[in-house]
Amino acid sequence: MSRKFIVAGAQLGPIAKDESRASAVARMCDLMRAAHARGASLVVFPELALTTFFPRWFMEDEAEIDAWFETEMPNGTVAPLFDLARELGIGFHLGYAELTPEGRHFNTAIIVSPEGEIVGKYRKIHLPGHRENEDWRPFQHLEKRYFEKGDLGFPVFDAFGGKLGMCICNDRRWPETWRVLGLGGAELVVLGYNTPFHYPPAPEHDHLQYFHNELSVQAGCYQNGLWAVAVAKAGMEEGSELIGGSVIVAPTGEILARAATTGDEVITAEVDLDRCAEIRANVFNFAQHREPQDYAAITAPK
Ligand SMILES: CSCC[C@@H](NC(N)=O)C(=O)O
Repeated sequence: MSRKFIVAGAQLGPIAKDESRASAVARMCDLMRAAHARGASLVVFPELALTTFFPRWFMEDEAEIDAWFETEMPNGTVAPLFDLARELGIGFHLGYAELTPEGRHFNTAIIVSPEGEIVGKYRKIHLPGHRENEDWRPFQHLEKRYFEKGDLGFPVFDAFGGKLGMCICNDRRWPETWRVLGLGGAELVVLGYNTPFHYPPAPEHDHLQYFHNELSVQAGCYQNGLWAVAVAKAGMEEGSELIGGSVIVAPTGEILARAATTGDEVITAEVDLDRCAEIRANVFNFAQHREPQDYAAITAPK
């Protein structure tokens, strides 16, 4: 049986600090309709898609911090997205800030089936940035302050006729992320990102931001024989420019679709999950060619 379907990346342009979640959801509904019109079965939204990228500000007040988080998923604000997905029969991936009933904070993403059920959940493991205010920076990157390291590992879910893996933003730069997902059998990895163009600790690398994004995703796909949809929140957001460059990448590492703007934009490509075998049965046939006995240093405690 064919395991081909059309997947969409729904890049979001900037979300202002005072833009409501309802407004962001309305924009996502428009993108979902556009993806559906192009025949997509699955639409991937970015990391922290409901609000501006709030870790760029130093906050100490707990109530002020918690206001950026969702205490339930789904909730009333995102209900229009879940309802539209059910109506159109389209699945989606959504990143958001999660506050659990126990008071734990995570940078989280979910996969929702065309029936509106949450069928996959991931909590970001590689948290970049810093914990304290560093006022020499033009903007902060306080993910280590606001989020706990994810506690769900790198999960792989049965969905859309195949195996879907998840990671979030900075995770895509780590080969370990992709290899663990590949070992878990992932055939399609969905991920969102918020990547500032300017990296204050090493500004000499700013011009490489788009290159490093593609390098990371293409290498992850090729070296593990899997597909990926990597989707940005992009554009000039509260004085911080976020890269666009959302891409859909094949198991060969080839880019099949790439966003052309830094605004709200849908990209699509046909995904054939059976093409993973082109790589996984050959150069990266793990069972035949992997030599894990020589990889112990990778998992040694730091
Ligand atoms: C400060 S590290 C660079 C920015 C980082 N962004 C996120 N959101 O993880 C990224 O890896 O794209």
